[in-house]
Amino acid sequence: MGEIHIPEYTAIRASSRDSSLGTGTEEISSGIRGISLETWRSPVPSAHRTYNRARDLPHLLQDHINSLPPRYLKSDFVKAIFEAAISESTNEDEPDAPQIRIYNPVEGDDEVTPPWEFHYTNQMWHGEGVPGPDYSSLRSCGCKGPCDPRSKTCSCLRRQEEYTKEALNRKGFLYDEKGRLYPDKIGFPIFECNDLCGCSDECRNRVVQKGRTCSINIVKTKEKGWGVFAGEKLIPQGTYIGIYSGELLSESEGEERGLKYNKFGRTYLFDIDWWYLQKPGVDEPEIKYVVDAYHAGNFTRFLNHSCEPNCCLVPCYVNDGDLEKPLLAIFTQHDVQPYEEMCFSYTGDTDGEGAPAPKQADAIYVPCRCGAAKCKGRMFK
Ligand SMILES: C[S@@+](CC[C@H](N)C(=O)[O-])C[C@H]1O[C@@H](n2cnc3c(N)ncnc32)[C@H](O)[C@@H]1O
Repeated sequence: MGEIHIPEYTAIRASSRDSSLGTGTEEISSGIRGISLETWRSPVPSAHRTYNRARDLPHLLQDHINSLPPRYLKSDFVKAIFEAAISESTNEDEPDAPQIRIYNPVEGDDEVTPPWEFHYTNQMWHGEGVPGPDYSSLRSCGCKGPCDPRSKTCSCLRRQEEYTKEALNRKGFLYDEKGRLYPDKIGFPIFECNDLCGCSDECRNRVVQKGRTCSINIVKTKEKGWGVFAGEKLIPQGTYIGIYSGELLSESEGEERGLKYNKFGRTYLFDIDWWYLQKPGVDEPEIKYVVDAYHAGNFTRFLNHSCEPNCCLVPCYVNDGDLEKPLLAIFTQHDVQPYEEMCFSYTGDTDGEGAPAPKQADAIYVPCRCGAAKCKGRMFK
């Protein structure tokens, strides 16, 4: 008898029924008369069976474009390919998102696209030693229809309130009825309903997982390289714009890459060191994972630093129960005017006042060109 391949998360059950009677279930012949093997789907959704590994990152398109003669690299044709590659790699995870366009209005600068040095993706790609999503510890609710923000039984709401109720003395989810983050709830981790929950897609606690809905463009700036700008419409305060996607690396790998990136003057590393992940009484933040958007990422890798930012990063959990691996979700923290540049603070200082600058010994500083009235004059990169 040949070997029976058991697919991940598909259980196999032996039964003594005569398979010729038919059971209505999917059956695999065991090769033994009177014994059938029935397969059934585990409650774990198929999206979780596999996850992206950094070592599998696609690179053929970038390699091909980079091998073209320089006149092509500066052509509108290559720009159209860049925009199409963005749409193609993201149309499944942000189906309601307007197309991203690329513009370079800087006089005398003939670069038509950002460098083709990365794979465009809205997903996380796990590096060596970084485990895939942990759904065994994922908590989910059994609500029917959309979750009620005043529910006494919704376990997702209870989970959310473990982090916010005491600090804010206010109950409910972090999103309002339009799916916007309440301004006084910025800085708290978001626990969205997930694929194992009973609630419907219309549940107000599902925002990040539905992807971007607002219009943004990637635009070259005079002094800061490429940046992210709002499209033709105002983007209201609290709007989700995207996750800071890329490779999810161990701290040691992130550290090693940081040393290299510092030498060529641009870095796309982001430490996952949120306050609620720290042990009480420990001064130096403990970092387990780092996100690197250099080789893989989306438009958020072009968000520049501002000392008076209009966007902020918020940790968000959807389909991974591991607290150490939140998604880095980016929201507007003020209304963003049409065609205004969108920025966040690289020091985590969300209001332009409070958060401490990184220690001199740890960071490399460059002159800041954010142009804000309260600009500190230098930024760490
Ligand atoms: C994450 S990248 C942002 C995208 C970048 N502008 C690009 O063209 O790829 C960070 C780099 O952008 C530049 N940058 C970002 N904010 C800046 C600012 N306020 N002033 C000067 N340079 C800035 C620095 O070179 C920094 O290392």
